[in-house]
Amino acid sequence: MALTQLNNSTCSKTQLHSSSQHSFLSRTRTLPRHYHSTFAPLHRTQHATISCSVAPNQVQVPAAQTQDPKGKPDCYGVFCLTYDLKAEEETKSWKKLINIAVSGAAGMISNHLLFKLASGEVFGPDQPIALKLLGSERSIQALEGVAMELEDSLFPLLREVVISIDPYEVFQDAEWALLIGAKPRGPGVERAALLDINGQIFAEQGKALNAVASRNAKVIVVGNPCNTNALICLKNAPNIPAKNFHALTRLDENRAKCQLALKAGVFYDKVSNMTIWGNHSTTQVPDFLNARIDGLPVKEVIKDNKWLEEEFTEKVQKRGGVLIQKWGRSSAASTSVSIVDAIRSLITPTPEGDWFSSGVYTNGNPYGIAEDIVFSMPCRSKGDGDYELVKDVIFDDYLRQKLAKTEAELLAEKKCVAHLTGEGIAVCDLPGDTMLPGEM
Ligand SMILES: NC(=O)C1=CN([C@@H]2O[C@H](COP(=O)(O)OP(=O)(O)OC[C@H]3O[C@@H](n4cnc5c(N)ncnc54)[C@H](OP(=O)(O)O)[C@@H]3O)[C@@H](O)[C@H]2O)C=CC1
Ligand SMILES: O=C([O-])CC(=O)C(=O)O
Repeated sequence: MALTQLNNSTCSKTQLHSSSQHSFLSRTRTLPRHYHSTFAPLHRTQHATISCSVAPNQVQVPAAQTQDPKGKPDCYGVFCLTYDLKAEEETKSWKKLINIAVSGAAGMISNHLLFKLASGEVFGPDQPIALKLLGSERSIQALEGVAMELEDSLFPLLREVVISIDPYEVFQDAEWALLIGAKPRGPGVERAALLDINGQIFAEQGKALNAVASRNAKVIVVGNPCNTNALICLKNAPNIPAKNFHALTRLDENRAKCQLALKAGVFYDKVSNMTIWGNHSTTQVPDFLNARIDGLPVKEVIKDNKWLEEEFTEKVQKRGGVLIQKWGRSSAASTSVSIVDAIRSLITPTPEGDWFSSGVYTNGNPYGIAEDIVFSMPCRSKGDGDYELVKDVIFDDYLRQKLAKTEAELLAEKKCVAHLTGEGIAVCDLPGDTMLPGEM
């Protein structure tokens, strides 16, 4: 990119301070403008915001930053500059900028994901983006580090970066919200307690999305337990269609495809129609009855029912836990790849005859699954961000019985969070043998 300096600045701020280590860095610390939750899972006596924006065809000098009369901070570091791109002709064909909000932005998954988003590999080479990153007082320093790395990556399509600990600020006009931040389950933490702690985060974020996000925002919940967190989030965001909320089960789909390909001795692009049914937990059901290998039903290629019902199923259900044992932390790179896959599946037409899995709200589903939960099911998209459920799937007794188990688990989780979904008093009696993929 060709930089030419201008004398005036359009990067407006409230109470800007230069960082000693980072001259472009600007920061505000004020009382939060919005605080709606009664649960207060994070300490928010203040919020910190660091943000930046880039407008084409201008350059400005960082030292010339001025105060914003409205007090709305809107840029971080180099993203406060405006500049000419060498490829000015190309930028004329760029689409309108979209706002992408990411929570848990200083975490492991985000550390992979943000760079994929900014590179253009997710939304395309003609789609400029703004990244709005949500952290906490715990992570604000790390988040500055993330923003600095984004600066140093020189991504032309990355037009704005905002970092903040205020969800109302981060979700403002968000067209996509990728909700990754959640407390990991540590030793001695009851699953019911985790549902409550993380549920409070998602109730608060649902309220914030409801208040300020785009009315057609697409929300992908990654933080565990992601199905029930997604349910809590959508219940707290009645202004956004419930259909727009997803719980990430794409990683499970990818894991299942990999295992089938390995067993059949084919490359994994030969595996299609892979449904993960139900919860992102060890009760999830990787559906080998409807999946295909090279266009054929899996059972015609892998004639080993015992392997399919036992080894394959358990391997997919517990893959996350095995990885944690090896790595000492949960899947981050492959999770970020699967988030990219999940987004791309919604913004590109699904190949003829195929489908993808996503945890979505059960509202008039054709499979007889209980309504009013978030359940992973087979979806197809026209590429407009929306999806429809696939009708032509078959069931046998084995599949029905497995579906009933994961459904029962989600119904029990739902009862545990009734106080967060506006449905009364929580009663938590979870089946003892069900776990997150990372728990074994
Ligand atoms: N659905 C799926 O397929 C998968 C889901 N996951 C889940 O994704 C989530 C994020 O994973 P990953 O990025 O590896 O995790 P990290 O621990 O690296 O990051 C998680 C982030 O969550 C935030 N967080 C929010 N609330 C709390 C809290 N109370 N205590 C501690 N941290 C908190 C922290 O950021 P901050 O301080 O800024 O809030 C932290 O940076 C986890 O819930 C994990 O279980 C992981 C793999 C697959
Ligand atoms: O439990 C975790 O954090 C890890 C997880 O979801 C997975 O690997 O599928």
